[in-house]
Amino acid sequence: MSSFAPLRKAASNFVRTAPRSFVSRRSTSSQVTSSTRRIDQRLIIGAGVAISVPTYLYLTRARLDYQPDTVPDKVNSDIPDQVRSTQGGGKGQVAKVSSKDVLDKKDSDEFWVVINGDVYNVTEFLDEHPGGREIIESNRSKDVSYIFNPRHPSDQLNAENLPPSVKHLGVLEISSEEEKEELQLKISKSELDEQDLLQKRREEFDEKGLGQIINMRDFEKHAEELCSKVAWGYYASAADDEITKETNNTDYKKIRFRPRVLRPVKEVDSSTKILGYDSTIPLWISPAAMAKLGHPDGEVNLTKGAAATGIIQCISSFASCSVEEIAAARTNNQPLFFQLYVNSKRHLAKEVISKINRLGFNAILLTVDAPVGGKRERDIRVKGEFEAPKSDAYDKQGDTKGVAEAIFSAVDPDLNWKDLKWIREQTDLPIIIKGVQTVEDAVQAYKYGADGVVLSNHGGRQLDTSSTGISTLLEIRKHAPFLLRPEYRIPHGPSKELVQNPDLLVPSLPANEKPLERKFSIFVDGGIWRGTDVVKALCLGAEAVGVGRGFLFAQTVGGVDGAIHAVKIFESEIQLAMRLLGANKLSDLRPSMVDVVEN
Ligand SMILES: Cc1cc2nc3c(=O)[nH]c(=O)nc-3n(C[C@H](O)[C@H](O)[C@H](O)COP(=O)(O)O)c2cc1C
Repeated sequence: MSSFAPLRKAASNFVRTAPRSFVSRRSTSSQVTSSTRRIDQRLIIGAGVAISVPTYLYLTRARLDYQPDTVPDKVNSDIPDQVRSTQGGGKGQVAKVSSKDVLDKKDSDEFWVVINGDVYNVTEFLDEHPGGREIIESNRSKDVSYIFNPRHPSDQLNAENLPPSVKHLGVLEISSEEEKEELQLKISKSELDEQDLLQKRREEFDEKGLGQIINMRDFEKHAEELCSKVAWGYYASAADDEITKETNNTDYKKIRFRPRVLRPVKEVDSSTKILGYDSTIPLWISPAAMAKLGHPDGEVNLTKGAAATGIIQCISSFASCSVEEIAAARTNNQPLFFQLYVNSKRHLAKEVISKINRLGFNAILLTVDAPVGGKRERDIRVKGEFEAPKSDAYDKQGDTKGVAEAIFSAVDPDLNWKDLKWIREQTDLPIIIKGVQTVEDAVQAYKYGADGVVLSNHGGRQLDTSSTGISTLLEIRKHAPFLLRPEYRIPHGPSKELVQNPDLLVPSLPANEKPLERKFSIFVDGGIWRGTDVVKALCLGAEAVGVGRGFLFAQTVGGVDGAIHAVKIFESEIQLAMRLLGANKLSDLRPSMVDVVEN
């Protein structure tokens, strides 16, 4: 059944007005009621902003189909002062701003833009815009909803989230067809063609639905076909020659199972606790920015998918949905982790952490492998005027930069181990250091009081040819096994004890091994595409693993249903691997069940 099937009927309402590629992609959560025009805008997502491509077509298919419900007879071209100072998207006392006024500003000192039917003066915001001032300058006096919506939380323009430097002037009132057309962004022919193609592929995909996806690589394949080049460039890219990205997965192939046979395996349980929170499988959704580039509902798809399947999602500091939207979408007691980048301006970092505390997040993953952004060439090649989402975690000065540069420009490149103390003072939540790539830094994390580490290289997006999460786990096993839980400190491969007593599945706990003084969790991410990868990491001592791209692709292809389908795939593969290995529960998994093949 198509994941979008229930939405088809609703979507058909938009066929005439929505851009072609996303017509059938109605949000699973949206109501087709009062906010029809806004929903229409939300469908416009994922395509690149190839405005600089020479062959222009005016986009006439309803990018601007959001005229206010009641259009007054008279155009108010004189915007009163009190309206100019109005902040936020609240429409209680709505002022009208004529399209003529917006267009006239093109030749003035002021920079005005239209977003989803509202007019904003962004003159004072230009230098604060995280994606740089250029993108605003080059689209002044235009309706920029098409660029804005896929890259910003949908509550970004609410009064409480609007930066003081952005002035909400009122609701756009279009005076004539000519002015309406003049406000529209020019979209390149190649982009419109891409939208047509995506629409066609979407319809073909929906014919068969999610049933055609039987493993996580199927999601990857279909996501590439169903999302724009810009989205794909951002999601798939990795640093330099993408060697680490590739090795992230191939390193799992060097680990071979040592299955035990003739064990009763009818019953199998893949559930666990991660940092004390229940999870149906030992796997979380790794934090990944910009989920809305792939699907209009973005990270919220994953929140709902995680709730429906009982797994944990970690939210990126650069998520395209706001933490408030995500917190509002969570079910009662649904655990959520937050991934933190620390802003060089500590007062901003402090605000973010206190919001995370206030919203009831359950753990913080402090990402440390990205003091600066890696060189991601696929992304650079296709991005056009791509910009980073607004986030409290950073505020950037300067001109338009690449995605990585824009995103990382406010991450403190001087953050160091001593700063952990400061972060600890801001929160009682567990702090997990994400992006540890050596045994030395794993030891350091323990020494400096972290509650655990994610052995990760950021999906190969940072330092190319750096080691993989799973190989760092092997390093820890060799050089600092005391960091592992005692039962995982034994060597992998055949165990002397089991050879002597083959009736046993699991070796006994070594008598002289003591747990660490305080709990320290080791997680791994990068290149996990199969249940077998998960089981291998657990056999070697990881408590759980993270999956980044897999879930971005799943929500791109199928929204909430895609996320649920992905968890089901992992669950069945993990349980199958456990059964074939002779293990009924995760705590049965041991280093003796795998061996590592050198070369
Ligand atoms: C498109 C994309 C965006 C990402 N954004 C973030 C981020 O904002 N913060 C972070 O700590 N890691 C981020 N990551 C890294 C993931 O959290 C995770 O470490 C990585 O994706 C795991 O590798 P995998 O994609 O092979 O599963 C991102 C990864 C991707 C692919």
